[in-house]
Amino acid sequence: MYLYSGIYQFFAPTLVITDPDLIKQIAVKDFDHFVDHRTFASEDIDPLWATHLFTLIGQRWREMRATLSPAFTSSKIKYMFSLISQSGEQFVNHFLRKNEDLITVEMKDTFTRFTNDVIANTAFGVECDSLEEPNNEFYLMGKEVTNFGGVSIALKFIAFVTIPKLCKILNITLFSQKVATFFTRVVKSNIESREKHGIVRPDMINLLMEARKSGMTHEEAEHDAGFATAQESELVKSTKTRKLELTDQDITSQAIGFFFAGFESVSTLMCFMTYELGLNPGIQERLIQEVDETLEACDGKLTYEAVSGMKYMDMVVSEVLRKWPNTVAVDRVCTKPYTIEPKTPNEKPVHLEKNSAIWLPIMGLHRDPQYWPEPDRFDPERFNEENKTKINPYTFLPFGAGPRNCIGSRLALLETKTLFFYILSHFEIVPVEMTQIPLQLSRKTFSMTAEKGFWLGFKRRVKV
Ligand code: HEM
Repeated sequence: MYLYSGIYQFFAPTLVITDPDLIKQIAVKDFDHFVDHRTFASEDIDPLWATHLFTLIGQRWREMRATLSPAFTSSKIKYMFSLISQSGEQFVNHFLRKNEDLITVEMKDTFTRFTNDVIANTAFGVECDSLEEPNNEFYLMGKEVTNFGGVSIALKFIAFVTIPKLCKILNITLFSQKVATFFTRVVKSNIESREKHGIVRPDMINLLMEARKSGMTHEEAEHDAGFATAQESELVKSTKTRKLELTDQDITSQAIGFFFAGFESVSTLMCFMTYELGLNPGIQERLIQEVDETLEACDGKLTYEAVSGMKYMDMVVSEVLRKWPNTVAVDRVCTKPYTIEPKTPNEKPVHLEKNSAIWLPIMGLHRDPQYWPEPDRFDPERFNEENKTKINPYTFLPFGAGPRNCIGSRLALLETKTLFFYILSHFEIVPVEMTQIPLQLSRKTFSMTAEKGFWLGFKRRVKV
């Protein structure tokens, strides 16, 4: 029997699918019927929001995804490693300069500054140090783009869904005019100065400019073995004849989209990772040992290959993403009528009309004891070589599923592993007086975060 249930999102009936086989059917096998996310705002209401990859629909999404995918393969992410590593060193140096043995830190604010600097550097070609210059313009604008903590974004999402026509009449956009103008100006001047001076930098603007010049073709993508899924590779091949013209606005919109998708999510992952390491000293000790061995093996200078080869680090990050998937659920919209055929004679078929909404409940699956025994226990061994092979991939979906999965997953993992490598080379993470134990999730914010903040300590390691 298939497992699913129904809920209402305001007036929209929504099918919540909890069955891994059915998730695979919808997200992968019959993806053609479920290509889109629910749209919140059309292009005429908010062009910058409506034209980035997450919100594009149908054929335009296919073409944009095929155009952008080559920029996110392993070989291209490797290209950005030097920029990420530079931000990681900058982060740790900030705390090393403090000359204190134990530094109490609110991790959410701190990691948000780090992810800001990485996205500014890798997506916009702008170098900033938001720990040393807390009020730099880029950070303030980024906060405004992703101000999930405030009610205004949540209210705007609700308004877009329930009263789209009124939003258009009142000219309500998700991104304020100030934010739109700022990012448009940054990208435009960046492109102009690179074209004028022939500047090449290992970042996303460069990759998008290459995609536009067709310097990077879809044929090149075919030869790159690093696709997240075979379906994604197929999608790129099937779209390769339709080359997309990227305008400056497209590039700006994608860059803002990466900011929006990557700034908050990665810092959230880092916060939960700090919390779990602080509360599980045995696991942290083993990770520190791997960090020290890796540092020695690469003669004190971290490389992309070294960080990617850290097996225990990978197990720890995977377990954080399982226990605390920051995207609690993802949606799909039925784009062509579809029937879920019964698995057994006692079941009835389910007919889905065009535009029916579907939810894939990631958090529910990740905490389901039938797939993850003792789901509230933090145990990276679930992802060791032996156990990993037994995991049903449709019960572990931190980055979604199928061709519409997260395009930035490799970048997110690389950022996290690199930063924790640098932190643990110098510090141990410890609970402090203000650490909330057990952690309670906030009910006030749109994104998943701790009720009382993520207060933990960086304790300087005594090296023998
Ligand atoms: C820990 C960090 C991250 C998590 C947990 C995460 C999670 C997700 C999830 C669950 C989705 C929806 C997938 C689906 O519908 O099946 C998604 C989509 C997306 N993510 Fe991420 N993400 C992260 C980091 C990033 C970063 C760093 C970037 C960009 C640089 C990024 C860019 C995107 C984009 C553009 C999409 C839309 C893809 C499409 O519709 O084709 N994400 N992400």
